[in-house]
Amino acid sequence: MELIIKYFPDLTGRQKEQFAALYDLYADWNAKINVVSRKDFDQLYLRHVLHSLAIAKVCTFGDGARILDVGCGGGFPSVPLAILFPEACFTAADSIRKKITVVEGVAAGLGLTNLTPRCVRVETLTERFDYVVSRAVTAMPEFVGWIWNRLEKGQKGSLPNGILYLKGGDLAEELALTGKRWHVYDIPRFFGEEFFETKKVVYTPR
Ligand SMILES: C[S@@+](CC[C@H](N)C(=O)[O-])C[C@H]1O[C@@H](n2cnc3c(N)ncnc32)[C@H](O)[C@@H]1O
Repeated sequence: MELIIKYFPDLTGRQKEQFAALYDLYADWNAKINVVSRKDFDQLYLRHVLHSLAIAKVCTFGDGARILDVGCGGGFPSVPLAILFPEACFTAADSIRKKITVVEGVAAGLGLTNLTPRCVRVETLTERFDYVVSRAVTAMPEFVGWIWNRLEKGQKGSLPNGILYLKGGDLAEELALTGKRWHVYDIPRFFGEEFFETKKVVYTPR
């Protein structure tokens, strides 16, 4: 929790309470339905919450911006981002019902009214979004194919509408196969080397 305050010193009292409440909520839900690996659960704030919030160091989301989290699993990156941007509207989509049950439980426990969990395969969505965020779902060419036509052109945040994806490792070749131009941001720039050494946020505008 101190890590979140260190890198996001302007949190409101409510946001601090919500971030603090995350740990027990995930601990309770994870005991019933395993969505966060038990071996790194004690690193929840570092590996999941702060990692998700790297997206906020690249792009801030404006009031009313519609953001889709593709393959949210237990709610990463959308749950931490929805706490940080209470005026933006998040849809957390996953095709596995039990994962969405956890996101529903955590969102209700936090009083997170700007996040809508949906059990759906994202390829079947028909509405449009201003941004897509995601982590660890599939290879980039396939990912872009799933959601490119769901993105609205325009600008509803500090960067033009587009995709923000959390990636690890060497990705130049994989990104080139998408046929899009990507901006790559090293996460250690924001949070130092610890754990994040090879991790990046990749962004392409619509
Ligand atoms: C490795 S998990 C990552 C979960 C979360 N993003 C995280 O980083 O903790 C990948 C998730 O993507 C979901 N997923 C894969 N393909 C999907 C699709 N076509 N539509 C919706 N969800 C999908 C899976 O059910 C799984 O929960």
